[in-house]
Amino acid sequence: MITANSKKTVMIEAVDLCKSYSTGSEQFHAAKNVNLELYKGDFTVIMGSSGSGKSTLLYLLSGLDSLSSGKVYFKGQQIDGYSEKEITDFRSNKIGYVYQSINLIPDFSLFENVAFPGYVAGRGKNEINMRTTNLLKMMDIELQADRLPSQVSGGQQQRAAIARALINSPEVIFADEPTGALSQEQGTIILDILTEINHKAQSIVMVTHDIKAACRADRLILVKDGQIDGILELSKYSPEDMKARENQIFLFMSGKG
Ligand SMILES: Nc1ncnc2c1ncn2[C@@H]1O[C@H](COP(=O)(O)OP(=O)(O)OP(=O)(O)O)[C@@H](O)[C@H]1O
Repeated sequence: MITANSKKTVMIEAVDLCKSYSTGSEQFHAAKNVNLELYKGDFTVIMGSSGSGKSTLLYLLSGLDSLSSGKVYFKGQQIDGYSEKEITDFRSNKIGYVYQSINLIPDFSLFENVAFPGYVAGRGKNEINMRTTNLLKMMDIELQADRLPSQVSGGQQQRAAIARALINSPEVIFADEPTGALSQEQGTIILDILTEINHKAQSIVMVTHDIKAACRADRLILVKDGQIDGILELSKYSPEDMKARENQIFLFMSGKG
């Protein structure tokens, strides 16, 4: 189950990444000198206890938040120095984001929600319609295409959010607790979708605190007090391995105390 990284292509590199907040007279360090490489095609999972800095790290690696110091490279290009326009282009074309809170536009139908970032990225109407239709089919929500988010289940909303994240064929999907607000059944459907697109070469970086969700990883990064506490390399997920993976992750985390 253990694999080597020697043949993998680095997609994102963090160098001495720091993020601090002023809390009164003190500085709180949510990310402390993080050095990390993320690889193309991986399903990377970031785990750690509440407040350990998982979301902070995700936001810094995806260019959604500013660093206090350090550098982030995306395919060798330093993104923390990007201008406003460059970072907007980067967010719109290179990455897709899926949130625990789903964040669909309430007055837009599922179709319009999925299509919208296509317009922001400057694609043509026909291409956007074709992409949106295909993604809604892939997510098995084409029958709900004309409904508002409030008229479908949480799991269907999250499937629309994944479709929206995929509309501009991003190089990497960042997902922050994407199953956190869903029932176990709906959560499993979302994890199955993420696993399926990862097996088709989509790079994914997902934050979770749930070991079952973490089993989908082929690389698990454990965060503690804003630092990397350990990295576990796994094989690609297959359902038959579930129990063995759960044990392996449990042992890895217990070993970290
Ligand atoms: N704007 C802020 N100001 C001050 N401290 C903050 C701010 N945002 C986050 N923090 C602190 O940084 C630390 C890391 O937060 P972060 O949200 O990254 O943790 P997390 O591991 O994702 O937590 P959870 O699992 O509970 O979502 C926490 O202690 C949090 O309180």
